[in-house]
Amino acid sequence: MDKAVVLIAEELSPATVDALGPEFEIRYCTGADRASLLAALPGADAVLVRSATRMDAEAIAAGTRLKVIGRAGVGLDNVDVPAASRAGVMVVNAPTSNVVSAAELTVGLLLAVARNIPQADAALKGGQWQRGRFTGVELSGRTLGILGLGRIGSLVARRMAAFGMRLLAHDPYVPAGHAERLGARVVGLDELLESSDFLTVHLPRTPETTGILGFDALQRVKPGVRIVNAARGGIVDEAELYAALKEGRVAAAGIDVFATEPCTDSPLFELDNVVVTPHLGAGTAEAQERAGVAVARSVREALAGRFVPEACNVRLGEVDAELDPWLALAERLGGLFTATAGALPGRLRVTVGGEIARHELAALELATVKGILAPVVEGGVTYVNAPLLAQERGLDTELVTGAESTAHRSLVRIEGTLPGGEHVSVSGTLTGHRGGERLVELLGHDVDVPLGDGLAFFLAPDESGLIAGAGEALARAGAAVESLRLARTGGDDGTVLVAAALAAPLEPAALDDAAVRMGAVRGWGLERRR
Ligand SMILES: NC(=O)c1ccc[n+]([C@@H]2O[C@H](COP(=O)([O-])OP(=O)(O)OC[C@H]3O[C@@H](n4cnc5c(N)ncnc54)[C@H](O)[C@@H]3O)[C@@H](O)[C@H]2O)c1
Ligand SMILES: O=C(O)CC[C@@H](O)C(=O)O
Repeated sequence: MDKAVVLIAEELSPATVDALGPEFEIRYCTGADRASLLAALPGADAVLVRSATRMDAEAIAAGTRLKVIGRAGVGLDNVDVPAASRAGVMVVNAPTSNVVSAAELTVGLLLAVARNIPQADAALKGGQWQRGRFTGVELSGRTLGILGLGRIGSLVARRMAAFGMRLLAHDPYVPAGHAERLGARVVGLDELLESSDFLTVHLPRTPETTGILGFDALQRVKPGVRIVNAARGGIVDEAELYAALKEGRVAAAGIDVFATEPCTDSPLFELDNVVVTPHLGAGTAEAQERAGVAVARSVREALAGRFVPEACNVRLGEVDAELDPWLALAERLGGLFTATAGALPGRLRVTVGGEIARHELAALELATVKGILAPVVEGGVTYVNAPLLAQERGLDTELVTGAESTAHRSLVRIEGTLPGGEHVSVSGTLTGHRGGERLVELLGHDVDVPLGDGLAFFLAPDESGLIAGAGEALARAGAAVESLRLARTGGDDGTVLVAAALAAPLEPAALDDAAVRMGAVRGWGLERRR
């Protein structure tokens, strides 16, 4: 079998490839070069990017077999997440991988704009010993205004408190008490602008924050303020900042991020009181290793078809690891439901009983839907597009928890009524230390068989000699029979269920042949074939 292809579109830590392991074919392209990216995407099952690769709708459409986009870092502004969701492509990032590095770079820029360190360095290396020219200001006792008190803003607050700065914060979306615990006073934007000696930006770039430090805000700042932006370009309007620096209203600026990147030419570069870095917030060995390893792990999980709790476009929150094998069971039972029903019910009920019912089970419900739709939907069903596909097909799901499970420690039951009125149900559990998947009920018949790939089922009139006849019919149809079970109890239509565990799945024609030979009214396999 061909290996899945992981396309690395930007420079990542070597630990990324190590964490992916040998099961993947690794290819490389230059994500910032559109032609190179678009040419490489059609062969890729996963693509790993940083911030320089634009994974927009066009790029996502070019990735015809793409299943996951891994963003080795925080920001998703270069990934069209809604387009990825529509295409069933999972988006994973590493939201905490580089926050310490970004906070530390911010501290560096605050010190640089306070003490003119890069300018003094350049002058001295140019042969000039000029001490008076680079006189700076102390941080201690001055007021730092933090715009955005999320992960990085909070880390910056802690670090700058240690420098003896007074902290103000503006962030209407953090819980009450958060700022106080960091030693910061929450203020409105106006007060932040008017009272801060230093302003540091830690906002996401959104329609609301783009240009938030523009003409109006820069008119209201405390004269002589020093501004640092290591968040996203465009939050501080570069043209307005240039004007304010020229006028002296802003004394200095430290800028790591630009509205258009890469940025190698900007009026800001002409100014002595500006310190710039080329988007280096995450530029440390530690951050890159953390980001690379985190996305590599998520990509491995996603390509194995498993649920990835960190996925940005699967909103299910934390999923307990104990639930993982139950997700796989639910998906398989979903596939068997479809194979048995041959149609989709309008409304599906997923009942979970016993010990696992104490978990948050939204992921299990989704796994069931994924399993139900996978055999009938072209183009792949993922945790990402399953809700949308279900909605398009009018499949409504109801999750019922807390049902008693007397015979098994835990039980998953899927049932629904088909448009023709037939009620279909399938139930399964996990048994033993290894959590073997077992089917314990099908169409109301009590069975107990392992949920192996080679399962075949037949509904046949309850006649003597059925088991021998079924064995012979299957052998004649070319099946290697490992075991046969008759399920008499539970069904109410006078038929019995024959469950056959076969060494390998039977082709549909062979299944039909076996059904005819044993006089069954129908026969079907575990998975419906396309
Ligand atoms: N320079 C780099 O290399 C680098 C590295 C990592 C992150 N970043 C960027 O840093 C920024 C912050 O990252 P984070 O991980 O701390 O994000 P975060 O989501 O943890 O924090 C952002 C904060 O901004 C607040 N916010 C949103 N809109 C606001 C508004 N209109 N007014 C006031 N507050 C508002 C939110 O409530 C949140 O608390 C992001 O833009 C991220 O992309 C840059
Ligand atoms: O270094 C990068 O690629 C981007 C770093 C940072 O801005 C992020 O969004 O994670």
